[in-house]
Amino acid sequence: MATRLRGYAVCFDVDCTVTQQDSLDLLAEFLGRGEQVATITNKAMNGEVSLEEALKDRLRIIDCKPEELASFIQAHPPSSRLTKGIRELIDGLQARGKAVYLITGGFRELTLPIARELGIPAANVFANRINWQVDDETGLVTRMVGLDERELTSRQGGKPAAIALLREMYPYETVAMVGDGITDLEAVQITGGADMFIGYGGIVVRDAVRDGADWFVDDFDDLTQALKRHQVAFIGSGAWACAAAKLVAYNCKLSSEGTGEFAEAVRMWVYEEEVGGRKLTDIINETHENVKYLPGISIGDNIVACPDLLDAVKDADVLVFCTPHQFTRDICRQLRGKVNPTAVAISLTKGMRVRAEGPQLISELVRKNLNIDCSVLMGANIAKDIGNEELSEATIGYAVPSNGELFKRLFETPNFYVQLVPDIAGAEMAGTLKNVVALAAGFVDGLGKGPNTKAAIMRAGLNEMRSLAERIYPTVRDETFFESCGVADLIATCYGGRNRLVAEAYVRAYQSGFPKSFDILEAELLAGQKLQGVLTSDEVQSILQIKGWETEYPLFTTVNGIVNGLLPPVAITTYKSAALQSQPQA
Ligand SMILES: NC(=O)C1=CN([C@@H]2O[C@H](COP(=O)(O)OP(=O)(O)OC[C@H]3O[C@@H](n4cnc5c(N)ncnc54)[C@H](O)[C@@H]3O)[C@@H](O)[C@H]2O)C=CC1
Ligand SMILES: O=C(CO)COP(=O)(O)O
Repeated sequence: MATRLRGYAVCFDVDCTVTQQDSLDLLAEFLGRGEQVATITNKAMNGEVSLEEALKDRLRIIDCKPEELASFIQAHPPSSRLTKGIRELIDGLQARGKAVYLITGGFRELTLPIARELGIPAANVFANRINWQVDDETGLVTRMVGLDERELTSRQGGKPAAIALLREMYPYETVAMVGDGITDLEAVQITGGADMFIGYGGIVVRDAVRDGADWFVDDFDDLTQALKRHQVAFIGSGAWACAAAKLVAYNCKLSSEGTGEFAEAVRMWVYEEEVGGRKLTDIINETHENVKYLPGISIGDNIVACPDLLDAVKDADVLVFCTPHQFTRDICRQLRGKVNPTAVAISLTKGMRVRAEGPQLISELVRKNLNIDCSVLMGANIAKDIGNEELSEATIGYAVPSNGELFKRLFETPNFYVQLVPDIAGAEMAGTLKNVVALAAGFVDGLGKGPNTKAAIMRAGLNEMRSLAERIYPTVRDETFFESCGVADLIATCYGGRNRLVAEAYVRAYQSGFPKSFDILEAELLAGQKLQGVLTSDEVQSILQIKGWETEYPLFTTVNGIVNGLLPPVAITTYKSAALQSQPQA
């Protein structure tokens, strides 16, 4: 677990950040030379004299012996010197596997006891070293004679230099610096340093530090609060919702025992119904199995099924949407104004909504209605296979990188690999449009055609998917179609999905002389599960009609002609010319 979170490091200044006082000032006071030293310290922290000069001057005034230093540490034990809330904050960070460093212009001799008190290894401390004079005859250390000027922290720009060195040694993706002084702020102002600066004003507030900080706090409890365990809520309980909930349940359980990032219990909203005379929620809570939609698979004893939508999302700050797409709008309406405003969401739903002004992807629907960020997870994800823990992959499309990372940690398991792409629309359009191509593949299977025809249909389908996605959303990236959400999902669905299955049955019924509608076949074959491709085909066709693009997407247009009874299933084998016939007559 720790290695998975290796991407984050948090570096703390020590004096007046981790400790209530500046160590050298306190030492000087202990030795009766406090005032002289404090004046120089303040000048340095305000940027009025250089750090190098201030350090040398202060040491010259302090001029102490090793035994005086030892008595000082005894008189001021580290536990008595910590700032309010720092211990809880550092504990919380370390519990989540984040690396914690102390980077200080102070001295190693005074900093190591503080590090020890906080459980920070000595190797994670960057501090200055005192040069000691050694008695030639006794070999004993007698007094200090200045500082080791080779230490990075002994000079201006030392903190960003130390962070740059850290980054050379470890591949941290994000490094944050926390501190109260100008030299701490410098950590983000110099290339190669930290990515983020959190100013701390609990002891001293410096205007320049407060103004330059990405985030300014005067109480570390605010930061600890931000590290609170995420409470995850699942909205949906069909086949894929349950298989995906099993992944989430696994990670939440693991995390609650380890990093503490996610709370163990995951509430899942279940559209309540009776199964065998009992409430489905009761069955799930008792057996940990959704006997109707994903039978035979245990989804985890930390999934709590709730029949009440608002109850399910109460207190949640991570929302996972996974219902058939036709229900999402109504769900979002019920949730409007009711979810935590700082929550983040992810949609696993494949589908879109069509309005007069154009299509609206499900992630957009969530984002607009709830005013929160919404990523997507799409991929070659046949629910039952994932429930059975077969190796599978998925693609997370994100807009906010840290949210993409968070969802990767929430979903990835040893047999469910997740890739991140900064392309929500590309991933979601791919996941949505492949359901239409899967119908075409099912028609080909129903007609008994061989692999050449099926491959031709899938290739043409992939091209139309990519072209339409890029035309409607110009930010969509070509590369996204090579991820799990693109070509891999297309393959999985065209061979193993429900859209394919029902489309094949449609052709067989049609050819037998006893045709059946898609609604009837859905009810007969899917036991309550929902087909998305037929609705999506109509939605896509509305867009093509509004734009006048029908003949430019002949495969989509032919599929729509077949599902609406305007064309016979065999038309799929001549889709280029058939598309022209399914056009409404002028
Ligand atoms: N099943 C699969 O293998 C995969 C499905 N998906 C996508 O995931 C989404 C959800 O599909 P599944 O979880 O498989 O569901 P499903 O098709 O297995 O089940 C239908 C669900 O809809 C619920 N439902 C019925 N009427 C409702 C209503 N009026 N309001 C709200 N919910 C209602 C049912 O209780 C049930 O939970 C779909 O967009 C699908 O395309 C994505 C990847 C794989
Ligand atoms: O999206 C899916 C696989 O990734 C499931 O597709 P079906 O809805 O056709 O079963």
